[in-house]
Amino acid sequence: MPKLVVSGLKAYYATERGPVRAVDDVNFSLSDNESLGIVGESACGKSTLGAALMRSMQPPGKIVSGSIVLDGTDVSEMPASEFNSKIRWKKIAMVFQGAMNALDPVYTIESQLHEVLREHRFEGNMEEKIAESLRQVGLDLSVAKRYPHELSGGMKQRVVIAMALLLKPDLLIADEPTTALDVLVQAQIINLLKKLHRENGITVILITHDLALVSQIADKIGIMYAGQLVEVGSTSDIYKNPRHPYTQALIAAMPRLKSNDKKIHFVNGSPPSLLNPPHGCRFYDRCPHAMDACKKDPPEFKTDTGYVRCWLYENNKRES
Ligand SMILES: Nc1ncnc2c1ncn2[C@@H]1O[C@H](COP(=O)(O)OP(=O)(O)OP(=O)(O)O)[C@@H](O)[C@H]1O
Repeated sequence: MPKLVVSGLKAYYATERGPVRAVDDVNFSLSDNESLGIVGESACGKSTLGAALMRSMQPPGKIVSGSIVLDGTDVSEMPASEFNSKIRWKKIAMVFQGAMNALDPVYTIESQLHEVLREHRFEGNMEEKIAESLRQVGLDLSVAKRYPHELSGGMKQRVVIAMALLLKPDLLIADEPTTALDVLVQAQIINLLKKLHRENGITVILITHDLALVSQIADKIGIMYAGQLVEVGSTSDIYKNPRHPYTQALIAAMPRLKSNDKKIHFVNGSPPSLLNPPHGCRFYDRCPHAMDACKKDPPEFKTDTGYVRCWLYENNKRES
């Protein structure tokens, strides 16, 4: 049984000018031992997708339709009280974007971790639990007695990861966990996520705009564009054989240290507004292969390891 199956997920923000379709028909599945990277440009809906999976969208945002099946149960339909007591933090946890800057400056790390445990009516030994979580993220126990301003960025990021792991979730969503950290510390945080995935068996969903970063940890990649996953596949398949013209452009835009091709490739233009996205393929205006068929919404066509949402692959079988 897959760990997570997301089908037809739509999550919109109601605004005076109409709904902002930030997540608009997203489909993917993950098995127990897989990690997934969600990659895309700013404002394509990555954080909204993460928050929707955690059912943590703030008004005016909400899940409009679709299902989120975790270990065989549709948690999108579950009453909020049941989701809070059984799923949130206990099965799915999230390190929100910028969470390390939201640590409370007036409390020690220990008391902030305590607070999380108290809030969730943790019944075991709190000191032991806190020590275990700090160890799990590679922090010295002395960190418990310190205040956030006494810690480096990398240490703060480890603290918020420890916080997310306190109640032993088996799915961890990390939203841009390395932004604002220097390159060396970024690598350490990615290694930590890799260790949590490989050694502790935690399913990791990493949300980032950085395709190069994701390749270091993810077994599977979902390329997000204007509220939709336009291509999903194994990391090696996406790198070796990117099919969607947007994926191809993203890969071409990655700096290549060893290549003789020193030209920088850009994806020209900008994504459509999510307020009133155009009918048909959302990449139409920027696509070098745009053709008449693209004026119709492309379905998901099967590939070796996933799917691609592009009419160029019309001869592939459709995802059912
Ligand atoms: N509270 C809100 N009300 C209205 N629109 C919103 C709200 N929050 C986000 N949006 C819109 O939803 C879309 C998706 O935003 P989201 O933050 O999910 O994108 P993202 O890919 O995570 O971007 P970034 O990488 O910059 O964080 C954007 O168009 C954004 O303006």
